[in-house]
Amino acid sequence: MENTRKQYILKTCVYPREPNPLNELRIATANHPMACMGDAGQLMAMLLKLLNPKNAIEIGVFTGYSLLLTALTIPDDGKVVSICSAYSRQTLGKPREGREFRLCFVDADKNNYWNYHKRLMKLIKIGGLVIYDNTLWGGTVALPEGDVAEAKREWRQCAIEFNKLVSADPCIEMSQVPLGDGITICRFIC
Ligand SMILES: C[S@@+](CC[C@H](N)C(=O)[O-])C[C@H]1O[C@@H](n2cnc3c(N)ncnc32)[C@H](O)[C@@H]1O
Repeated sequence: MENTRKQYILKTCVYPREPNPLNELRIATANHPMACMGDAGQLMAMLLKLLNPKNAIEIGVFTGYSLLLTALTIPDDGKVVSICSAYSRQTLGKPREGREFRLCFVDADKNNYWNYHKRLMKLIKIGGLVIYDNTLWGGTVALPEGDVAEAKREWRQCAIEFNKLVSADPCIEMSQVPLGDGITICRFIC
């Protein structure tokens, strides 16, 4: 039922409105298990339009779908800093000139989401958003561990711990949305 509903949304409202470059990229990478956002991407594009950020960050690039979506959506003179793999901790750990970004999309190593969150607190402007992908981890966060395939347990546990910590963070407003693999939208208020 859930998958049928998701396919209905994708076919009716998401894919017909997808910009051509994103459509081509999604089709070219469709068979990869880490590929693309679809319905969550459409929501992210709308949030980007509302926020109109001059500076955005993305952690975890892979096919570049979400990066391309961000680049196509922010103002023409906007800038996206993308960070992939081994460089992320060094780059985010370097002192920067304060809270210069209005949006970050995090879709990288799930065991570091809370570390990213703490560092992003120093980089994202008050009122800015951080969107974390995969926070439902295929719905497994809501299942007893025994019902979850061995291969999914470690990052399920990371998602569960991150969800608890972020939910208790008084510096953000948040909404966890069951689109895609679950996205958590955080708005920094302090
Ligand atoms: C799920 S994919 C990202 C998908 C991407 N958002 C897209 O639209 O195609 C996860 C990516 O995170 C990267 N990654 C893994 N560990 C990372 C780290 N420590 N820092 C930054 N990127 C990392 C992986 O190399 C991979 O490219």
